[in-house]
Amino acid sequence: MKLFFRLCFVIFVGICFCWLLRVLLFRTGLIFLLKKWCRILQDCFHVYQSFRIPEFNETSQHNHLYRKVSAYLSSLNALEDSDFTNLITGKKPNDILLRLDSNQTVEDNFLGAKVFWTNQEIGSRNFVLKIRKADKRRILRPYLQHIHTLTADEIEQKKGDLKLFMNSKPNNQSDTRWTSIQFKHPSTFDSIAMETDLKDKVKSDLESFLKSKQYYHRLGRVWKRSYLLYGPSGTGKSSFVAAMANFLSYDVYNIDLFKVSDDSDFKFLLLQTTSKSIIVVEDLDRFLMEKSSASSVTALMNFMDGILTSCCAEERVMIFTVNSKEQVEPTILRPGRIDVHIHFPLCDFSAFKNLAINYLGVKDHKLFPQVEEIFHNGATLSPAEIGELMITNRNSPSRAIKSVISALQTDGERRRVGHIGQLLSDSGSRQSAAESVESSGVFKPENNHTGKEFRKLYGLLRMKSNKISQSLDSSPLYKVR
Ligand SMILES: Nc1ncnc2c1ncn2[C@@H]1O[C@H](COP(=O)(O)OP(=O)(O)OP(=O)(O)O)[C@@H](O)[C@H]1O
Ligand SMILES: [Mg+2]
Repeated sequence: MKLFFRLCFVIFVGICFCWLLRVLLFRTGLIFLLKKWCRILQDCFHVYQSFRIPEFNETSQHNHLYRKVSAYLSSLNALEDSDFTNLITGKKPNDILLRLDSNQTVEDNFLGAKVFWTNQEIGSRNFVLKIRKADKRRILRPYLQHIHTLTADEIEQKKGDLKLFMNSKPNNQSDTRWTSIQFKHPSTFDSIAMETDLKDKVKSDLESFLKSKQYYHRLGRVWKRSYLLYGPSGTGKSSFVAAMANFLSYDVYNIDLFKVSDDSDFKFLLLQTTSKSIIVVEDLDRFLMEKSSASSVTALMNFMDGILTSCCAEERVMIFTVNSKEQVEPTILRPGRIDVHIHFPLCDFSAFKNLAINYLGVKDHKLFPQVEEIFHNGATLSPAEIGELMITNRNSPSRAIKSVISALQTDGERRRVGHIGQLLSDSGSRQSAAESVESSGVFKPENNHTGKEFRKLYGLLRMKSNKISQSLDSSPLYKVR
């Protein structure tokens, strides 16, 4: 009997001890330490095989598997339970995602087998998958297939989320030269004040480009299309690029040529761009004036010709913006390098009406005839300037239109002279020397032209520029007018 009580007491003490130990291990978190030691011990008795998944492949292009693994690892519960991890915002404002820290390892289970993932960031970014050799044959393929299936939806969803990539200066530490942010520009073809005809032409040009893979290949050409957007500042060139990206649902790669060090750097950057993307070179004229070298121009032309794009994925749209075509060598703009030229002029009355509908919700107004008269007399402003005035006075359309009228009467007059200058310089390159000399006289301050003379000259210039646009029809030149 005594022995029985003793046994009961020992069992009771044993249970209490186990309970206390459990509480101690769990409350203090020592259990995790214990698990870690167990794993280290187990590791000593297994042979592992490792697989590296680099962010870029050998031709410096994005490795899609890397992106999938990254999305997959973010969804792992084990990551949530790990000692340390990074928290970042997701696609939606309230989304918070988990990301492995540099050199952090996380465990996953698949078909009863344990696998380990490490985020290795030494120079370049890689994921390393560690599997027991004994499990490899059984689980490697199904496991990768499992990751692929689970992340396919996520990747599909990402198609709706466009990205804007910007290049950074060369840096030996990193393999990637592009940093990306979500591209959420609200600009669409509808929000841009431009002739409907012209917009439709651009849209159908883009649509027919999308369907023309076989056609381009049959012709032995790289499947790409290049656009030149030219016109004064604030006329909507950048907004148009955003509208094109939204229309095509393409990512945007904005190349800052000032951050490209040399020819090979340029190639490297371009190789890292993906297909189904828009590559934008803004203010090409400024770059060519300030910093271009023979090699950078050659590299640029190679790219425009498709020599570089042909070695990686195709289906790209290239867009170059310039304020004036004058500063750009005609060889750079020749047909084949630039397929479509689109002119962005300063505002005329029809563009003004477009802006009034978009910004003020006004289709007609008693002040419109007065505005039309001022535009007719040649005064003009950029759509950006007019848009700003409308936004400021959006609560009162009358006040907004009056402020536009007064700006047109003051700044517009100055712009009118500038605009004539622009037209002259645009057409100057194709005019005879005698004509250019004659026209350039307009800008000299001592030339005291009356308003009437300006109007006459402006009318003439409009006619000239129209003729010029017709004469360039061989390379499709879409002009807003
Ligand atoms: N045609 C237009 N229709 C509607 N809004 C316009 C138009 N042009 C300009 N804007 C407005 O003016 C602002 C500036 O336009 P944007 O940056 O596209 O001009 P830009 O031609 O690229 O100028 P820059 O040559 O200085 O880069 C934008 O907020 C845009 O909404
Ligand atoms: Mg711009």
